[in-house]
Amino acid sequence: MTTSEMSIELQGISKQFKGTQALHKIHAAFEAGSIHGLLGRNGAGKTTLLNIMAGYDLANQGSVVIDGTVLKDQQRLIQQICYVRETEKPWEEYKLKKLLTFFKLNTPNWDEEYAMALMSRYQLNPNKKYSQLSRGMKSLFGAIRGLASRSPITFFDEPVLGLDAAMRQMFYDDLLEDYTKHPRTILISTHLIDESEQLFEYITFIHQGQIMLQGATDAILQRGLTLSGRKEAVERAIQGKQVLHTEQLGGHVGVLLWDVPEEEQRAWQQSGLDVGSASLQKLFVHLTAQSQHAKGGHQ
Ligand SMILES: Nc1ncnc2c1ncn2[C@@H]1O[C@H](COP(=O)(O)OP(=O)(O)OP(=O)(O)O)[C@@H](O)[C@H]1O
Repeated sequence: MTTSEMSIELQGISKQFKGTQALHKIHAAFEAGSIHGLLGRNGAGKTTLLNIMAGYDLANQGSVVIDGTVLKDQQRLIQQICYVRETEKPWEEYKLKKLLTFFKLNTPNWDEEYAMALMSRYQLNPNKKYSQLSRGMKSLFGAIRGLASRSPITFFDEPVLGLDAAMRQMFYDDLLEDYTKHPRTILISTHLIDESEQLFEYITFIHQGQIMLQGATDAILQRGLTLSGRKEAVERAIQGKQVLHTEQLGGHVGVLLWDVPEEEQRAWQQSGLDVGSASLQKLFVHLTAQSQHAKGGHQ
């Protein structure tokens, strides 16, 4: 591990707002030098968690531990974190060039040349005020700050809001290229699960203020599968299995399953049933829906 990579551990983080338990005893670990996805539905607690992890807000209980040191009040550690939020109210009245100068003066690893290259690549006018930017332009400006900061820890909260498909892809490409050259710990919260599946080495699903699932993306994808075929045969096969979702079309049925041993999957294939892989998006949607019905979790 290099000094530009830092691990993060969450030890029993809880946060209450008046009448709302936003986070409930969150335990999670984010490996150093990896890109992590933080996925959750609206109101799941992603922004609240990122605010606490970045030192912008305090938890009511629990600790954020960075490379073995509790974050609280540790200015030295907080400076290692770049937190890119959806929008920044305090920036509204400043021109982008002024903000870039501010970042340069206050960010230890700031790469000025790279920041300027991204400004022209994303066609942002440095003489414009932040308040004059469109939703998508604000996201791009945030992306520039997050990338050019080269901070050992970088959090992006919904970094592609308002970006069209081509611009989103440009951001993902730039992020991957820069991360490959300058490995660091990156955590991204997003709703766009399927298209960022390629980006994340690890995924954390947060649901109703709790961690529902955390692990390597490949390992999570391997736990889900689809099975389809004639109704009677599928129904016989899935007895006792964890079924996340069922779709019926005439005499055929397609199901989404979780945690089926490989030998059973092979036996199903040999008997003529169709076994396929499940997308992260589908798994996410149906795991959260199921967890809503039967609170418990899938860790
Ligand atoms: N300042 C606050 N005061 C009161 N409740 C809050 C505050 N901030 C967040 N909450 C509540 O905490 C819960 C989690 O909100 P949070 O913004 O963290 O979710 P999120 O996963 O980021 O949602 P989204 O994807 O919609 O942005 C929600 O119920 C929200 O209403």
